[in-house]
Amino acid sequence: MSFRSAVITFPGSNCDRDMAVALEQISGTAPARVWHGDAELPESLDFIALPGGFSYGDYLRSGAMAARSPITKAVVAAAGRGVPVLGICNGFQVLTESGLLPGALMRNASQNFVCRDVPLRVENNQSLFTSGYDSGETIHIPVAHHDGNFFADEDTLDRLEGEGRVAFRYLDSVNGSQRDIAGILNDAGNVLGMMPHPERAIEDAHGGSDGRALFETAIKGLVAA
Ligand SMILES: NC(=O)CC[C@H](N)C(=O)O
Repeated sequence: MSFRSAVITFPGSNCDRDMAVALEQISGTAPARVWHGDAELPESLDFIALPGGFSYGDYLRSGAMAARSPITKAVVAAAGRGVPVLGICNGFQVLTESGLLPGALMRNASQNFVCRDVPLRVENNQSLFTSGYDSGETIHIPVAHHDGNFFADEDTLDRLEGEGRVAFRYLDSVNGSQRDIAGILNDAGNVLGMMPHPERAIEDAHGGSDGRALFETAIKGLVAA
């Protein structure tokens, strides 16, 4: 049973290869590599990944220009059809900038780039991406960003919490995010954006493998579907 995924590369992406390795290692099938200037995605995709990095050098605002790339229109349309989309770090920034997820990722409260393993609590283990974890489980995943400070107005935060759309929460104060939000889902549950990098924690050689279950369960769920 083949799993058809795609990793989008923008000028300045730097985690696209790690994402492709994670998807290939865990699904057994290499993802299509798609350039930001392409107007169309490959057909019949099961999964789209927006990787981390510094698309367009984070010019204007992180993710703002990538959100206006030709391929992002196709990603927004695919997400609307229910195709699962995972945005990691800069990918999360592209998701908020393109309107697929609410809120914004602002400069870290410390004004510093933060690069370290962080403990996260799994808040919602009912989604396609998180059902491999226990609810309330603590996992350790690396972060590496300067714009990870999640902001949304109080109504939006209450709605995200009330609808179980906070997927992961920081257990220590990493970047000043409101309510320590590290990752959120869209209302349909097929789009997940998160600042920590699960693709950098899929085998012991990475120093931890807590990110692996995210890919394993998403891939298993999609191949079985
Ligand atoms: N690793 C990343 O994706 C970095 C994301 C982003 N450009 C930032 O530093 O905030």
